[in-house]
Amino acid sequence: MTYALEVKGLDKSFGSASILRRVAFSVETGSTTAIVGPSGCGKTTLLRLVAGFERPDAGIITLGGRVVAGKEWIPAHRRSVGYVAQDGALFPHATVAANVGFGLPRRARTRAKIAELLEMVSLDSSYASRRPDQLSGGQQQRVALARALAREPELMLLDEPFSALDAGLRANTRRIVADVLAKAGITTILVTHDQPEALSFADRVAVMSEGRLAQVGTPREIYSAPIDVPTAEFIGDAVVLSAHVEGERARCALGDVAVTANGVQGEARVMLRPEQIEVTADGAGVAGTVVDVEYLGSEMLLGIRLDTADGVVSERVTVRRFGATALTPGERVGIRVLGTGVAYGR
Ligand SMILES: Nc1ncnc2c1ncn2[C@@H]1O[C@H](COP(=O)(O)OP(=O)(O)OP(=O)(O)O)[C@@H](O)[C@H]1O
Repeated sequence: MTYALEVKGLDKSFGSASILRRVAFSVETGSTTAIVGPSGCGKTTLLRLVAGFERPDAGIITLGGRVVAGKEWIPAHRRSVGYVAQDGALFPHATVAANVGFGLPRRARTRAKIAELLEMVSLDSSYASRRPDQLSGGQQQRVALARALAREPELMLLDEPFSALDAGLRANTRRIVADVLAKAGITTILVTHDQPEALSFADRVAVMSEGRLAQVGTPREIYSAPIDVPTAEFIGDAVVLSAHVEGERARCALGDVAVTANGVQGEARVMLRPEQIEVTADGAGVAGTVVDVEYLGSEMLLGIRLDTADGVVSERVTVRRFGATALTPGERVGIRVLGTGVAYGR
């Protein structure tokens, strides 16, 4: 297995504040990894250590088999790493051509090369003479990417590059960027606090929490088998119920539910995603009352208070419902569980 990046035992503090603690992970060559976590958990710090803008207090960073931090220290300009920041950080008074050309050796700064780089990020070469403030936010981010691509990096680091863009532009720019990087075969790490963005952009997702990596896995693993309840709740909507687990079954307010127990038995909690809970057409299943309805256009989020069954506490669950007829608070419904939940200790 060849790794574009290997990080081991990485520690970083600023003053007395410990920001990263024993961070370790590997990134396969040619892959796309998203690092996701709440604001302030240390994502940007990790990226800046990999880029070489900061030195770690302890630990080893290896890029393409070469140690760049540890026994050796290789500064940012001698690492084959591209970096695109949240605001693009373009030079405001320079033209697009000058901004992109900054990433090229002087003799390679030809009009043809700049046009080729702009074309890679789906920008017409006629933009070359504009200044950044004459471009939209999405276009500015694509120029920043072109500038980073000019250096032909082995590893591209994207630090929330889409977060300043509005929803439509954001999805479109994300698709263009993902496409460019995949075509160029560049190993990419994206930092984001947007969970759907992490799940859709990357083939591996690393969830960060308070300076540690809580879990690294495929988007599907992270969503359907999160390591603990906080990770489950961070990465998507989660319904978490008290349960009693025996074998691979959990008895909870939603009845007898199949679970992945992971060795958890007895008093426990069970986690389901809202789309695993279905309102039945004929009222069959566990009975409950709709308590609130959040209308979101193509879907509705229903809050349902379940009837109390013997020995089971009454609980409220959130159910996602697509394009079906509206339900209103007070209506009685039957609900059932689809698929398998995940059990966690108390
Ligand atoms: N140069 C610095 N000096 C002192 N503290 C810093 C420095 N850089 C970052 N920090 C602190 O480290 C913590 C982690 O910051 P970091 O930017 O890595 O988080 P993040 O997960 O990227 O957050 P966000 O999603 O909000 O960008 C924050 O509390 C921040 O204030």
